[in-house]
Amino acid sequence: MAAFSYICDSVAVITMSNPPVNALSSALIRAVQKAVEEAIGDFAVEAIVIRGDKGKFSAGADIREFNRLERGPPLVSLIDLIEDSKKPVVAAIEGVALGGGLELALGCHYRIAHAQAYVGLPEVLLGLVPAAGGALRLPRLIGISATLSMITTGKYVQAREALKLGIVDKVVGENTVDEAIQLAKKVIGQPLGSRQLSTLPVQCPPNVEAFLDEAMVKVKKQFRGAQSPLACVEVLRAAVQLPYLEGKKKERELFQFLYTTDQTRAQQYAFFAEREVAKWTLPSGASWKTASPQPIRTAAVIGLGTMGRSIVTSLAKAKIPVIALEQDKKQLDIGSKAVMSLLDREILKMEQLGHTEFTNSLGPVQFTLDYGKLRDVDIVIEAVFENMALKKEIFRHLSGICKPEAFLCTNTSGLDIDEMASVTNRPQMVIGTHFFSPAHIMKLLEVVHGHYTSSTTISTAMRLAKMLGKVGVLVGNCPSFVGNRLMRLYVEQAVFLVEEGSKPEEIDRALEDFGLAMGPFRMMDLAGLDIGWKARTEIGLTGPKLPIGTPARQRGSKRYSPLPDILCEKGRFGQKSGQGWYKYEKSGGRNAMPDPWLYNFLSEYQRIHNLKTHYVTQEEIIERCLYVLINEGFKVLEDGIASGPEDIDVIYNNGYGWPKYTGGPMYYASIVGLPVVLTKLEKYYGANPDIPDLKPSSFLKKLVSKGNPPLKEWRSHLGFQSSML
Ligand SMILES: CC(C)(COP(=O)(O)OP(=O)(O)OC[C@H]1O[C@@H](n2cnc3c(N)ncnc32)[C@H](O)[C@@H]1OP(=O)(O)O)[C@@H](O)C(=O)NCCC(=O)NCCSC(=O)C[C@@H](O)CCCCCCCCCCCCC(=O)O
Repeated sequence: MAAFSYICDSVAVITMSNPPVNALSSALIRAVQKAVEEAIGDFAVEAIVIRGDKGKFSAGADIREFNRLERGPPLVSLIDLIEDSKKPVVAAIEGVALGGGLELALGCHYRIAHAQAYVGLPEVLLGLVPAAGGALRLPRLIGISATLSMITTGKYVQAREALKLGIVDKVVGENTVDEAIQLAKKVIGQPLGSRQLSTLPVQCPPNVEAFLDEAMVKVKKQFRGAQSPLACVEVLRAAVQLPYLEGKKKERELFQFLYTTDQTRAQQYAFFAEREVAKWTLPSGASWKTASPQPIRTAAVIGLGTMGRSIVTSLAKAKIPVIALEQDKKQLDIGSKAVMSLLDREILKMEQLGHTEFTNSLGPVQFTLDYGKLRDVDIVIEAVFENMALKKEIFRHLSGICKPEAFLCTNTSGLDIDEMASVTNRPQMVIGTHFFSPAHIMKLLEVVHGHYTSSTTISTAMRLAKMLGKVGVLVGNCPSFVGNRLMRLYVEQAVFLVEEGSKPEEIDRALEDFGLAMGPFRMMDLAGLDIGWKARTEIGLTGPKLPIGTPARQRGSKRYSPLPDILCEKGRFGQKSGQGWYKYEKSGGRNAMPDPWLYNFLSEYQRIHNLKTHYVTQEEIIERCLYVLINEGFKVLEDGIASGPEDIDVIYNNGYGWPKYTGGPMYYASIVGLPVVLTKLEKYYGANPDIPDLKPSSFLKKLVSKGNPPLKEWRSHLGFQSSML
């Protein structure tokens, strides 16, 4: 656990050991406490170094212990013991010092970090506040403003930025522990007063109260609906207004309050769900344990449109050398300029954070028109626009050119992977990699498993996700996969509600108040209405392929709304054309304003189609839009397209702006209660029998009939006879 491991010339080195991340469990805290007490009491020891085993300092409190009833010794007292020590204590930070791990390091008198290490107080991401003095000591070290930014976002700070901010005293390229020992020796006998952070004054801007009031307003807006960022501002206020010991009481109070909320439970669920989906398993028994990923030393991207550019950037950021290919000189010039500008921005961002070495650590990018250059790459990501014929032509071509061991990926948001695989000489090495825009920023990667895809290919694509710093979620091959399959119904429901009398801004507001980053109409306007229009035209839902005589608001026996098609026919494509569901200050403008033109247009539309409108309540907006999405989630599970509810939640939390503090759509449904969701769906389906997507799925009904089991048991009720995984 922890050992007062060795004494090196009067310096005791204490190693924290609790694999894999040295989380501060009760047992580890107890062991460190014992080791520190021993070192303090040992005459032969004049200074102490604390380090973490296996290259990681500590990832903080052991989250798995949060829900246990028994409590171990408090971390807070251990940190106080360290700070009060008359013998200097140096933290040797390798890997990570997060949450309680950083708080422990802040209790030490000095901190040395390895250049690759990072530190942070990410408690807010778990719906909590730092509760072992972090939010009280950090502002005494680096000031209120920098602390505010760190604790309200939970962002991780690389060693060099930490040095710039003053969190660590020194950054070293190697031998962190040896350097820490040297420093410890050097400071033996020196006064420690100025190094005991709890005794120092908080560094405040001139009008700190106004600063904090403003911060509260900003945080409320930025993290709409989330409780813990607000508590983070409160704890900082306590740090400013109260003496350290009273601040500690406030910090504990806030932690205790948050500790019992649904939000922290949801966020802890979301944390573990992300780790769980990374451990994919197929019904065949193949899994992350049995299939080894192949090395990805070089990559190629085909197509330098919006997606291709940011995929290239993402690969370069991960230091993977990449060849970017376009079909003609003009497109290549435009694309390469765009990529260079994205890379420049990334370099600038990193330089601002103090990473002077970053420039050299981007993977090299080579631009070409020549397919022959792709001969030796390990993986190709095709990212041309959504056209099956074109994609197949490319895959046929790649088949003949790439080395036999090369994996072929397609970036598609819903086209059939098997159809593309079928034209290659290696269908088992073809896989879908559905990136989200902008790909160098968004964390989600849907990894789409086709019928022929081998487990080695899956393993390699999931490994690629990790290399790119993304959360990979393995899904089956069906139209629109998981994320967009659910999203389509949510958006469709929102449009039906507009036909029924609601306004786009009312629907957006209701869903944004629920916590979604952006309501459906603002989202459609941002993405461009023409994209969906083209897709619907291609499959004959609208446009010239639509059979003559098809009723305007019906396709087959289902309700259909032609509203988005009509807007496109009128040239209203959203932000890009300055008008869509909203109007904008100019083409490309971002400021969505309700449009009186649209109100008149909708009244006329309702009159022409003889629609009876009604007052749509906020409750109906939320329930119809979200429950139809959740209902489809149950169908996705039933169809074996996702292996568990966690997969759907991770997709929504990381790719669709779903509020993580509700855990994700499926977790949210489990909290609302499946019988409630079922009853509401039955009610809405009863009132709208021409919307079959509102008809409760049989899996939802089955779960309700089994007594509404907890989410972690849902998988065991799935048959998986028809698994697509
Ligand atoms: C660390 C990472 C960056 C590593 O990332 P990587 O990608 O390398 O690996 P994984 O993410 O896959 O993780 C590997 C493995 O490790 C597990 N794990 C990671 N972190 C933890 C952890 N902190 N605890 C437990 N387990 C952890 C992970 O699950 C994986 O396990 P698996 O089985 O799947 O292999 C990355 O993992 C990461 O970012 N981790 C999270 C770091 C974090 O969030 N830390 C903050 C934790 S909260 C905290 O520290 C709180 C502190 O402020 C101290 C609080 C003191 C409490 C005092 C309270 C007094 C009042 C008490 C009142 C209580 C109420 C009452 O009873 O009245």
